[in-house]
Amino acid sequence: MNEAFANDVRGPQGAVDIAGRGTAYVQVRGLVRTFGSGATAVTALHGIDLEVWAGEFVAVKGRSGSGKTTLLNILGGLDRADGGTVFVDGHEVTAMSDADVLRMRRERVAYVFQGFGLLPILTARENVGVPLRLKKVAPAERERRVVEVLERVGLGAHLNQTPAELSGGQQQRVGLARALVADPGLLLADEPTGQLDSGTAREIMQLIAELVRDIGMTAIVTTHDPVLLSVADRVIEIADGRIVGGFEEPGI
Ligand SMILES: Nc1ncnc2c1ncn2[C@@H]1O[C@H](COP(=O)(O)OP(=O)(O)OP(=O)(O)O)[C@@H](O)[C@H]1O
Repeated sequence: MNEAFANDVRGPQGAVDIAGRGTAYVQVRGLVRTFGSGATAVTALHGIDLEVWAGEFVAVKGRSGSGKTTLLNILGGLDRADGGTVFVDGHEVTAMSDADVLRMRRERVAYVFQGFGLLPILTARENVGVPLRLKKVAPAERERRVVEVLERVGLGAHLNQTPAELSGGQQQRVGLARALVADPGLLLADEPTGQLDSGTAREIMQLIAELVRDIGMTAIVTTHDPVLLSVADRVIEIADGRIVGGFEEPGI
């Protein structure tokens, strides 16, 4: 076990072989999240059960307000559940201290945001270097990995440009490079193509799929766009905080 997680409560349902079908990298049981209280309370998640297998690329679809972002935020430790359990790579996120959640976010989960989330005053290489700075990776090694991953997403010629000097698609490639540079086990992307035109959106989604498969990580991506769903191994549908389709993976 990673020593950063030595204090985790590891429950019986951690990263386990489930009926010989492989390892569940993400396992969710009875997940509930309610915002507010009393008459104005909104229950965004009503008891979600979900397994995502190691190496699987899952797309989550659902109408606006169905609970996609809330689910992703809890999986990635950006928000806390009100009930139920979430295990990521065998570690119970729902039982972690805030400090352990922060460490998990730095060490094994990467986020890609719809609005790219880049720091405007930093160049592409500086933006991508941020997660490695947080992990205190030595400068020479950091530079090597930053350049390698930016080349991998097709931005080898744009290392020193700031976000304002890049197109939307290029900015999302930087966002993707920043997500991948620290070698996460789990990629979470919330509407990563929501601000892109349809051609660029398709390119970015295909790039995500290609990278996820090459690297062998697990990915959960939300999207409204039916065309983009075809690149995923499995599509899960959420409606009113409940999973209504996509429980089983198609013939893997
Ligand atoms: N911080 C919050 N405070 C109050 N209600 C919230 C909060 N975050 C989400 N909600 C509510 O929870 C429900 C689910 O929202 P969520 O953002 O998860 O949906 P979504 O499927 O991601 O929508 P979209 O596709 O528009 O991003 C909605 O009814 C929303 O209004």
